[in-house]
Amino acid sequence: MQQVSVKGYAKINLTLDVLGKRDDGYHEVAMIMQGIELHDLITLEKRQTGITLEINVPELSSGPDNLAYRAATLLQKDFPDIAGVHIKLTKEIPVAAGLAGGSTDAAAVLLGLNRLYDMGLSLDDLRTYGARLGSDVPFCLHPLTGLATGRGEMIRELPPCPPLWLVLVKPPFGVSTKEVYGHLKEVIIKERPSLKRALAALETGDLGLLYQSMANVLEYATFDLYPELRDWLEELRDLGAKKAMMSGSGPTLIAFMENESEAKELASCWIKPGWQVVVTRSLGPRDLDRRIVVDE
Ligand SMILES: C[C@@](CO)(OP(=O)(O)O)[C@H](O)COP(=O)(O)OP(=O)(O)OC[C@H]1O[C@@H](n2ccc(N)nc2=O)[C@H](O)[C@@H]1O
Ligand SMILES: Nc1ncnc2c1ncn2[C@@H]1O[C@H](COP(=O)(O)OP(=O)(O)O)[C@@H](O)[C@H]1O
Repeated sequence: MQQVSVKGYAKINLTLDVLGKRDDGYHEVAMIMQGIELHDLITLEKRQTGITLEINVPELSSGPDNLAYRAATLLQKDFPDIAGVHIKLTKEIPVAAGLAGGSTDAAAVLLGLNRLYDMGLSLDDLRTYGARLGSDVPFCLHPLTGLATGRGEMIRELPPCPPLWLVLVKPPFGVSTKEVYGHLKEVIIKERPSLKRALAALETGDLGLLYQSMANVLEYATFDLYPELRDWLEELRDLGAKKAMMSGSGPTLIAFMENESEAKELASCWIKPGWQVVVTRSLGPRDLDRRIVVDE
């Protein structure tokens, strides 16, 4: 085998609660995460030596600081069999958007190298490596409905959420996750997600109850930094979103829609220069079966 291609799926947070600040500087979180069909494509090609990275977007570094590159460096240190690799990264996921774009690229490289070099690492082994690269990487390795705790790296798989059709709208700026977490202490959190009710909703497949229990406390910090986001969220509600909220640390806003055609309809109304607008859906187990493609 000379080459593998892996889909690096984006994620959204159905609930996101921050429980406190930890001694290591991170925040203790509890969040229900969900992978979505929007993905980057990562192709790995065996080479005699070294790591090289080629990306289709100029604003991202293709050097050792890129998370895809860092994932390859991490495995290469422990597994000398990985002589060299060329990584081709085709980005579709908006950058610095709260959609785990970098984390999922890292996860895809871990999955791809494991397959390319027949390393036999389990999901748990890969999660241990992933956690060293970023809090969201362990989830991105297996992005089906899951509860993330700790700093986000401890994952418990949950009953799959009912199929969701979504419109993602990202304004023409990114936000820094570190800045958003840092700003939390400056704001008052008025409403938190109800994890208990969200878990019950997943058990019974009750979408109405799920929507009622969903919330993201990071909205208080990000909206304080970028107040226009509140108005845009309201606009999504006015345009017919059944539920609208921010993904992760933002600034991407998610409109949860009744079906694909309503999602497309809303997306066609969102005409704002410089925005990225994506219609997508939640992932199910069958999507993961087709995630890695081997080219002999
Ligand atoms: C907010 C979330 C929600 O899924 O996602 P994004 O918005 O980034 O997609 C995650 O918690 C982001 O995870 P990730 O992007 O992997 O963060 P990391 O690289 O581990 O950390 C970046 C920085 O965010 C802060 N951080 C991150 C996670 C956490 N539980 N507490 C924190 O305080 C720390 O300041 C850290 O230095
Ligand atoms: N492969 C990558 N894709 C996107 N961003 C990356 C990547 N590698 C490193 N980064 C850095 O990570 C930062 C956060 O980007 P991203 O992971 O897309 O957002 P988020 O943390 O909000 O989900 C970017 O500003 C960029 O500097």
